[in-house]
Amino acid sequence: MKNYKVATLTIAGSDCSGGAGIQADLKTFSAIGTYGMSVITAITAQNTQGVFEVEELSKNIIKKQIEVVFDDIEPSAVKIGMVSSPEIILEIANTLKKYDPKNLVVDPVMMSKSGYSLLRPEAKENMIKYLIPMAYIVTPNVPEAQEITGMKIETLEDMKIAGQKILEMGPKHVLMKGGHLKGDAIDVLIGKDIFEVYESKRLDRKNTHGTGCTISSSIASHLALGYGIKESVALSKIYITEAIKNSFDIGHGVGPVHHFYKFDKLK
Ligand SMILES: Nc1ncnc2c1ncn2[C@@H]1O[C@H](COP(=O)(O)OP(=O)(O)O)[C@@H](O)[C@H]1O
Ligand SMILES: Cc1ncc(COP(=O)(O)O)c(N)n1
Repeated sequence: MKNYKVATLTIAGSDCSGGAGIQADLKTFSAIGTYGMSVITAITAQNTQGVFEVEELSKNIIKKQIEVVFDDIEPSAVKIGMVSSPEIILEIANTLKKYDPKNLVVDPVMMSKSGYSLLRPEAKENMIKYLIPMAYIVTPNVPEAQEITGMKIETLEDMKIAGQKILEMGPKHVLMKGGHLKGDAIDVLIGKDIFEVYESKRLDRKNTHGTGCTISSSIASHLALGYGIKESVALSKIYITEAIKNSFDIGHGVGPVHHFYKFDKLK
């Protein structure tokens, strides 16, 4: 059900190697079939091997980008990724509030796969105070959920408890992603009267650069296209699984997932 007239917006950092951040988000929006727009919060110098440098953009240019997008093209879903500093988070929250954005997906990005911190430690508080409560859905991985809740997460049961704790912080839904735990790749969706488990076999692939960015952008695209929350997550779980299965063995480190694998199949 592609509809390139349905607009989606990502507010995130740039990854010059194209596997994560803004670049992954725009590829995903296009692959799922929505019209993608981007507000850049920071520029990272990174590749498959690591993050080497980060420059945050000013609060003013971030605010202005959001305003000119919303004043002209109202997005049907907004995804937030890397937001790095307390000031940037506050500016984004205050600016978005004016527009009451539909289908806000907050991916609380904290660390790159290579172990580089993309969120300053002092910014965690504002993420919890301002961004998480505004979200239609929050999509933490296990280390992020541990940081947000302060609890250790080792089992599926822990994921459920942590998910419930995050739900109590105010978002409408929480998708706890279990890719960092041992065993199969199990994600849990929690909401008021919603409890769904999405399970897939763990794929033995090293190239998982951008998985978090990709699944959250896929959820945003599906919500924008009018799918319900359970279906949006179910379809996105299939999408990310196939994107990992068909990931690219390029670069010398953790390579990117294949956002357009579906198009290969059409050839
Ligand atoms: N090796 C894997 N095989 C299959 N699915 C995976 C694998 N690693 C991660 N996933 C899935 O990819 C998505 C993102 O996972 P996760 O690694 O938990 O988050 P992040 O990319 O934010 O660190 C989730 O749906 C997770 O279940
Ligand atoms: C700019 C930017 N944003 C986010 C990530 C996280 O990527 P991943 O999806 O691999 O956790 C990243 N590496 N770079």
